[in-house]
Amino acid sequence: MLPFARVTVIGLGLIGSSVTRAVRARMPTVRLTGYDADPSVRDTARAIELCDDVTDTAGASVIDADLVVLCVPVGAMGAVAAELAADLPADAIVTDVGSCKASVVEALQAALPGTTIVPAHPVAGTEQSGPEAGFATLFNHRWCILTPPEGTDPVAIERVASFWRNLGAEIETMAPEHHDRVLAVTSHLPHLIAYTIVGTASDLEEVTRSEVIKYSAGGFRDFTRIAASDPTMWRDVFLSNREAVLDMLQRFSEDLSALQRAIRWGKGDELFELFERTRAVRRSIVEEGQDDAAPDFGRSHE
Ligand SMILES: NC(=O)C1=CN([C@@H]2O[C@H](COP(=O)(O)OP(=O)(O)OC[C@H]3O[C@@H](n4cnc5c(N)ncnc54)[C@H](O)[C@@H]3O)[C@@H](O)[C@H]2O)C=CC1
Ligand SMILES: O=C(O)C(=O)Cc1ccc(O)cc1
Repeated sequence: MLPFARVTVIGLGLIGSSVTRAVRARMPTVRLTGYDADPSVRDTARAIELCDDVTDTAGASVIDADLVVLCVPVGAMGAVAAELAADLPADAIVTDVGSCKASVVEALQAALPGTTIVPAHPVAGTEQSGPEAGFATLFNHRWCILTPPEGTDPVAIERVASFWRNLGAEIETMAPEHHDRVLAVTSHLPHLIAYTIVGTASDLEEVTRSEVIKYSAGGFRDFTRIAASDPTMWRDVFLSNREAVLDMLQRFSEDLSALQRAIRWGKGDELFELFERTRAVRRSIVEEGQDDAAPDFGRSHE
């Protein structure tokens, strides 16, 4: 028995189009409707047949939906929820895929009072964006973290969990604030560091851009992949998860200063001790099968 028969996906970029492709592949009888604010994305979605139907308004896309999956940048969640509120069936469940949760839960509850909301974060993605970047296997064996507000109907939570399990994901549940602190250090800070280091390298005056490209070693190349991630999406993540990111950044800056001091004063033992500790972290990730050597921060266990 499928958890939902009529699913609407709003925002048909990397994640939204991966959801529609995965639904098609794994739950072919589900009726899929899509909407995107960008007319050129709607045209592409129709041309490549991402959904059974692509509507020209958010409201029209949800009229007979059982489940609405919001796949827009986190800063747009509240506005899009308000746009569709009047047309949402009373018994429809709303979920989202946003990379941070506390601000999204607050925005969705304010825009959709009385609606059952089961927020989700599939911890899976790439640096690509747009409707052609998605793929049906994106969520296979990846974690999907649910952050339902207190008092959410357990049956609704289980239906949304079952939806994501059907798409290949494994489910974890946690409070939105805890999610935001965990992801601040495992995903948001690494992106911030990548944006910074690639920016620093491209600003250097004595090193040309062609030298940066020509001599980029593996580590720097991995950073350039992450730093190619969507600017709108990541601007929204940092503004929405402000407190947790600033907190982790403070800790990171202190640790970086300690390393700076160790290098300045030739404290090789301090450097060695840290590098030994970090090597052990990497080894335990590999041992647990959480990495298959592909450069993807967001991987779950394979
Ligand atoms: N990119 C990634 O690796 C991951 C992203 N996420 C989350 O997924 C969400 C979507 O990200 P992506 O698919 O990567 O971005 P994307 O840029 O590929 O797609 C977003 C789509 O939303 C549309 N959109 C923006 N505002 C809208 C509005 N008000 N109404 C309707 N459509 C609107 C855009 O036109 C675009 O087509 C974000 O909340 C992000 O935090 C979650 C996991 C991984
Ligand atoms: O491309 C990568 O390495 C990622 O880290 C993908 C990613 C980006 C944002 C998320 O919320 C989850 C996963």
